[in-house]
Amino acid sequence: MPGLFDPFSLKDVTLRNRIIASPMCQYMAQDGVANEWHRAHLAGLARGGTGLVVIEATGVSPEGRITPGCLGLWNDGQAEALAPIVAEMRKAGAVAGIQIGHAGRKASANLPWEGDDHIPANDVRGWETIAPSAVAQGGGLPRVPRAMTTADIERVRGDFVAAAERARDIGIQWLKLHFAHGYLAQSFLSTHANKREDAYGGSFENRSRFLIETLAAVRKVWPENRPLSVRLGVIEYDGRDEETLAEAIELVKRLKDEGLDFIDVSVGFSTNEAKIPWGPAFLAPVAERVRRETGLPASTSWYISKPEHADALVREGKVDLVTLGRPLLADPHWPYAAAQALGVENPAWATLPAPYAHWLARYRAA
Ligand SMILES: CC(=O)[C@H]1CCCN(Cc2ccccc2)C1
Repeated sequence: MPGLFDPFSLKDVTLRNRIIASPMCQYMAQDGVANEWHRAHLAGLARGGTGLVVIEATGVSPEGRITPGCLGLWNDGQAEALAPIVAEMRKAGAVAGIQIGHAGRKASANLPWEGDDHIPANDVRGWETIAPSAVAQGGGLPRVPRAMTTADIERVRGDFVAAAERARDIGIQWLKLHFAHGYLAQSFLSTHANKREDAYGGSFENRSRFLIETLAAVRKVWPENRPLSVRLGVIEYDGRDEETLAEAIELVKRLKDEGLDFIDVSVGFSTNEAKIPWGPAFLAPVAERVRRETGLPASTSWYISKPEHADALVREGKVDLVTLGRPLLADPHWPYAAAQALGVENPAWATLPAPYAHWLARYRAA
């Protein structure tokens, strides 16, 4: 079985290793436009040796951002600002990905280090939020969203398609739709958030409709030879896990029928009452089951930081790729340290660009 530093090919894309840099929000954009911060951050991760670097959750529409500092891909100016960053990521040897999404009832929030809560309704920085039903997330996100009309649903589906086309045209190789973490798509699937009585609510088929229709519409414009993935919350830890998992696995199978190439397994976060069993790679057994039962290549994330642990998850066939967040914030060159720890031959040249690798490989202490 392959290990963390074996290549991974899917469609016409090959990753140099099994490490994904999670789409970590930076909250540093103005009007959704990427700037020097995003260039340095993303180029740094790509130069550090990660196989697939996924650009942070990017709003498909202005009201689809989580915060005013989030990236957007709803206009051509935003695409133009990202294009050179994507080129630099690829030049550094990483596969360039992006996660596009709509934050739904979790939108219009302050930056995490400025409250992580809804911007007050009368504050000009915020905006009206929309969701399947007029049901608030609660807690720090008390704002009651406007229930979407079918016109809203069609418009947002179209926004996902337009953002996918822009991503395609600026050379993104791996597209991930954000269907997790209590954001809009997840909230259509979740009975915690979706109380609709029309074709988009009630039965599992109806609650899956927005996700399936959106994926199918994006697949039509996303090149067949580039991977199309989804990050999906397959479990909520709300006491109904078996039921939620069974539905999620059935949904992934139907998304696969519509052209899904890869599943990134995560948590639903649709309710604040969840009891998340935080701990090292706690989601790995769930990801292994989704991978096995759907037959799709898969990744997992959450609390994975040790090279031996990440390598074991791949070698044991639990997942194909491992998604890292905070370890890569702590050290964008984590792949180099992991390659050393795992005894990879020529760890510097296996992960880092020549200006770093030459000196790290050459003048080594005995
Ligand atoms: C966009 C996204 O999925 C990010 C936003 C920032 C927090 N990230 C991780 C996170 C999700 C849910 C609860 C706690 C932490 C997810």
